Amino acid sequence: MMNIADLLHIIHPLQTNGHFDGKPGKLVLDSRHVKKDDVFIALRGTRSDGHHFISEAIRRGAAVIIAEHIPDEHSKTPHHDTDAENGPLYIQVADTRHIAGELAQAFAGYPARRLKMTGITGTNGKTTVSTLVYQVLQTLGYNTGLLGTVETRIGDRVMESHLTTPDPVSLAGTLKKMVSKDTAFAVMEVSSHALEQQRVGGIRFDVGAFTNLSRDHLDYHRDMDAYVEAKQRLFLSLDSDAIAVINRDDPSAHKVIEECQARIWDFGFENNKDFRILDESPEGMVLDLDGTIVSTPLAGRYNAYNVAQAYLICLALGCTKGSVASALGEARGAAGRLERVKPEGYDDDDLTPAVLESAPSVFVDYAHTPDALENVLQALTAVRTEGVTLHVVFGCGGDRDTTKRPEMGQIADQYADVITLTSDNPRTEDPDAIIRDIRQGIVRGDRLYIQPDRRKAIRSAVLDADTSTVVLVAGKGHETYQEVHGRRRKFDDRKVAGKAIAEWIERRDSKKRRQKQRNGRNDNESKKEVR
Ligand SMILES: CC(=O)N[C@H]1[C@@H](OP(=O)(O)OP(=O)(O)OC[C@H]2O[C@@H](n3ccc(=O)[nH]c3=O)[C@H](O)[C@@H]2O)O[C@H](CO)[C@@H](O)[C@@H]1O[C@H](C)C(=O)N[C@@H](C)C(=O)N[C@H](CCC(=O)O)C(=O)O
Ligand SMILES: Nc1ncnc2c1ncn2[C@@H]1O[C@H](COP(=O)(O)OP(=O)(O)OP(=O)(O)O)[C@@H](O)[C@H]1O
Ligand SMILES: N[C@H](CCC[C@H](N)C(=O)O)C(=O)O
Ligand SMILES: [Mg+2]
Repeated sequence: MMNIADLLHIIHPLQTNGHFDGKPGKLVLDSRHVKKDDVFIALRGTRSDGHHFISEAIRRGAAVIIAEHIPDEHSKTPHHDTDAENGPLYIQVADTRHIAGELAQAFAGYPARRLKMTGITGTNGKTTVSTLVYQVLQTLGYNTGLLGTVETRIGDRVMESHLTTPDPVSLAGTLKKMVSKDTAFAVMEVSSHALEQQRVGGIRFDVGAFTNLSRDHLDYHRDMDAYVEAKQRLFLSLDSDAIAVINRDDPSAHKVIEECQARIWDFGFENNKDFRILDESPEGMVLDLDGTIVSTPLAGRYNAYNVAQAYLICLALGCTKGSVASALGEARGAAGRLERVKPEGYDDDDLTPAVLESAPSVFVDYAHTPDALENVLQALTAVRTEGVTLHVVFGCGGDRDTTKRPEMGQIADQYADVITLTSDNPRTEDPDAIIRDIRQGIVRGDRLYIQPDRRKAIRSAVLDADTSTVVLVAGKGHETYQEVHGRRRKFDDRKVAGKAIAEWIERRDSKKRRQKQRNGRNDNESKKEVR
């Protein structure tokens, strides 16, 4: 348990005001969650400023306030209604975000020091790589924790995540639970928002990884330079005995590792040097990773990067080449990434190749950036056979980077035979206006459909398909909700598409039955005539 002396030792305050001689409770970032004797830390945010809620925190019983400036009404000492023994104690620091991570770790008993920590950053591929690493480590018998966009895993517990990288206090709490479950490794995604907001402050990563960088989140980061700098922060935080696993084929790689003290393990597939794709098909790829052969069930060139990076991360964590290569052969990666949709009501056992081939192929993927959409469409284009029609159904999220919308339109126009524009999560924006923005990037006039209702858009695309159509439903992947006009409701692309495929099969079968009946009747008629 922390006491005030420990707290002051970590913080190095500019000044303090008031006293609190008791035992501080929890560290809290949101005034609405403060309880008696808690420590409230005021953070400046994007919508509001924690400094405006200091009075509320005190009303709720905060014993210690950590802030960048002490509001006037609190700055003169006597705290009339509270005795001097009983706080609040004001602690002024230069940058509250800077110390929030360190303090959160300290309050939780420094859990990150007791785990081998891996942090993965980059625009695309974080969830895929972290899930692959998690799956390999678990297969090899190591108790592993996972934190990322889709889920948080602690021991046997699996929880849906709210953010890709949680706030420093929640993060420290999760790592503490991992330690209590005898976890050896923690694998986490580190988003650019998290790096900018110092959510991973106070954590010393053993392995840092950079997947790639492309346009996204320019609504939040000032420009691409600021976005790269946010990613760079992870590598600046690494010690000299840490390992940085870097995709050197990405043009931003050199900038990301500028001034990085860690050992650099870089890799790439360009120029077929150390890493090569030996074979690819819709069922997966065979890779040569510097002499080690890895067969992966994941398809698509970009997944060669993800698998190679997961492989190197596991080696950096101390696993052997052969064991990682064999575990990767079984690792299926994250849900909602190039996931083949099963018809509703069918079990895995029912899904014979014959059943799959006699219905349209429908994939759900989380591509919500131009680069991801281009990659996944290229992957599907590369593995399709002659005469196959590629139909993409997608939209763009509202209250997010608007510059990516026409770019995604242009990419769909280039690669897909048929396009249906629909809504992603419009959030508080007008769904039609978002679609108009995407439409700006599309020049074609035909084979373009517009249906803002995502359920209807998916159903029509599937029902219109034939067995030589590949339908890609992009943007929402694993998400189990849709946010329209500020309201969240349950929605799952895989369920909606699965239901539509079952309907497609039912329609085909009932057409066959009718045809059979008609043929039967015709046979009877002709028999009668012959008689
Ligand atoms: C833009 C952004 O990142 N916002 C996140 C951020 O909020 P903020 O710091 O801007 O908070 P704010 O609302 O301005 O409030 C400022 C401070 O006042 C405090 N406050 C506020 C109100 C009150 O009554 N009392 C009070 O004390 C707040 O607790 C906060 O400390 O910190 C909050 C707490 O951790 C997050 O919930 C919130 O995520 C919002 C919901 C969000 O949508 N974030 C997305 C954009 C995000 O972070 N995404 C990335 C992934 C992106 C990707 O790579 O794809 C992620 O890591 O998930
Ligand atoms: N290495 C990669 N390079 C480019 N695109 C990729 C790569 N890996 C995955 N993608 C594409 O990006 C999408 C998102 O992948 P993933 O969820 O692994 O990334 P992420 O970085 O975790 O994304 P987010 O920041 O939204 O959580 C995938 O559905 C796929 O379309
Ligand atoms: N972490 C990303 C996810 C985007 C997913 C997409 N479905 C959307 O809603 O835009 C974000 O919050 O920007
Ligand atoms: Mg992710």
